[in-house]
Amino acid sequence: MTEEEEDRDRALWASVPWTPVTGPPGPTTPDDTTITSAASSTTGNGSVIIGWQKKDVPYLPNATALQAFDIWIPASSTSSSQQPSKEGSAVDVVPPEPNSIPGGKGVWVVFLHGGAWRDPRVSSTSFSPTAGHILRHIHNRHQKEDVRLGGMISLNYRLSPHPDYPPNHPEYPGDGRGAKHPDHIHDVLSGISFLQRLLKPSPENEDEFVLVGHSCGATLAFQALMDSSRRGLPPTQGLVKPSVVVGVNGLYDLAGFIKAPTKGYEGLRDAYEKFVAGAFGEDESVWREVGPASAGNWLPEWQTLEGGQRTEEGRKRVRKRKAVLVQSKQDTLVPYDQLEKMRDYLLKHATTAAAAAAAGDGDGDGDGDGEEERAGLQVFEMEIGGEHDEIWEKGDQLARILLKVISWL
Ligand SMILES: N[C@@H](CC(=O)c1ccccc1NC=O)C(=O)O
Repeated sequence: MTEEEEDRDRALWASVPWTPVTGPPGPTTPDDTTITSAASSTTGNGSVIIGWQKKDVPYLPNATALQAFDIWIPASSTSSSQQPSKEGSAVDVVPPEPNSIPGGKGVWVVFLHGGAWRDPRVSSTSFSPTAGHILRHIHNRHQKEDVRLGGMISLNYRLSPHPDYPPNHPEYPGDGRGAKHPDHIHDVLSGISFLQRLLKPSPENEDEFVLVGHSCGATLAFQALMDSSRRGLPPTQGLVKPSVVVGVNGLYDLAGFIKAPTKGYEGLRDAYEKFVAGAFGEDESVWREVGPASAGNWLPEWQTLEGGQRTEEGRKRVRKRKAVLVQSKQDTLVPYDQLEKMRDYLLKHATTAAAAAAAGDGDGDGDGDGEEERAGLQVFEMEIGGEHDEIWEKGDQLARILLKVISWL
C-alpha cells in the first residue's frame, strides 16, 4: 500500500465526525435501552454517553451514497472526557477527533443487512437497535466484566434495482441502486478491507472479528469467506477473513429453493426468482455458484488470505473457525431448511480426516441448540423466535448472541 493510498483512506475516515451515542442515566436492564445520536456535543437531559458513532463513512474513493458504513465504539474505549458543566445537569463532552482511529484492541463485529439485495428501506441502520443494546450492556457492566469489544460496523453496499422503488422515488431517492452481482460482494469486501487497513490489527488478532449477516446479508457473509476469484474479482489486497461467521435467517441455497420450494413456502417462489434474477442475472448456474450451500467446496478458501500479505506469525496461528447459524421457524420469508442445508454443507466439507464430534450445547444458553465439530470448524445451530426481521428490529436477542460470540474469542 502506497503512502498516497494511506492518506486517501485517512481522509475518507476523517470526513465524518464522531457523534455521541447516549443512553438513559443510571443502571437499567438491557431491555430499556434507548439509543439516540445527538448532533451536538452536549447532552442536556442527564443521559449518559455510552458510545461514539460515525454515520456513513465512505469506504471507497468517489463512493456512491451506499458505499459507506456506520461505526460504533464503546465510550470506555476512548480517552474523551465527560464532565458535569457548571449548570449541573448538562454534561460537556469532548468527542474524539474525527481523524482519531479506535485502538483496534478487542473483537470487531461487522454487520451486513438484508433486503434481498434490492430493498432501499433496509440499510446499515438496521443494526442500530442491536448496537445500542451492546453498548448499553458494556456501559453497565464496565469493570465488572470485561467485554472484549473493539467496535462494530454496519455496511451499506450498492443495491440492485427494485421495481417498486425507482431511483427517483420521492421517499427513497438515490444513486448506487443499479448494481449487479458481483457489485454487492465487491463493496462488502472493500468495506471490510478499508476497516482493516485503518485499524492495522496485529497478527495475533487480525482474524479476531465476527462477520454477521441477516437474510441476504448472511449470503454475503459466507460469500466473503470464499476467494474473490470465484467472482472474477481481483484479490482484495490484505483482506483477512473472520474466524467467526454468524448467519441470521439466511439465504444459502437460492437455486434449490427456486427449483423446489420448501413446503409451506411455495407462494414465495416467484418473488425469490425475481430478486435473485435482479441481483445475479438469469443464468441458473450462477445462482448455484453464489449460494454458499450449493457452490462447489469453498471451505479451504476460508483459511487463506487474499493478496498474500499475511505475516509469517499470523499464518502460523491456526485459529479454530466457527459458524453460527441462527434461524426462526416463525420466519414466513425464509424456511428453516435453508439453515439445515448450510449446516449439512459445512459439516460435509469440513476436513473429514480428524473428524471429531464435540458433545453438548456449546453456546451455553441451554435452550437445546446444537453444536457439531469437524476438524478446525465448529458449527452452531441456534433456533430463535419471531418473524423474519424481528431479530434486528428489536435487537436484544441479536445483542445477546453477539455478546456470547465475543466471549468465545
Ligand atoms: N422486502 C424485500 C424482500 C425480502 O427482503 C425478502 C423476501 C423473501 C426472502 C428473503 C428476503 N430478504 C432477504 O434479504 C423486497 O421488497 O425485495
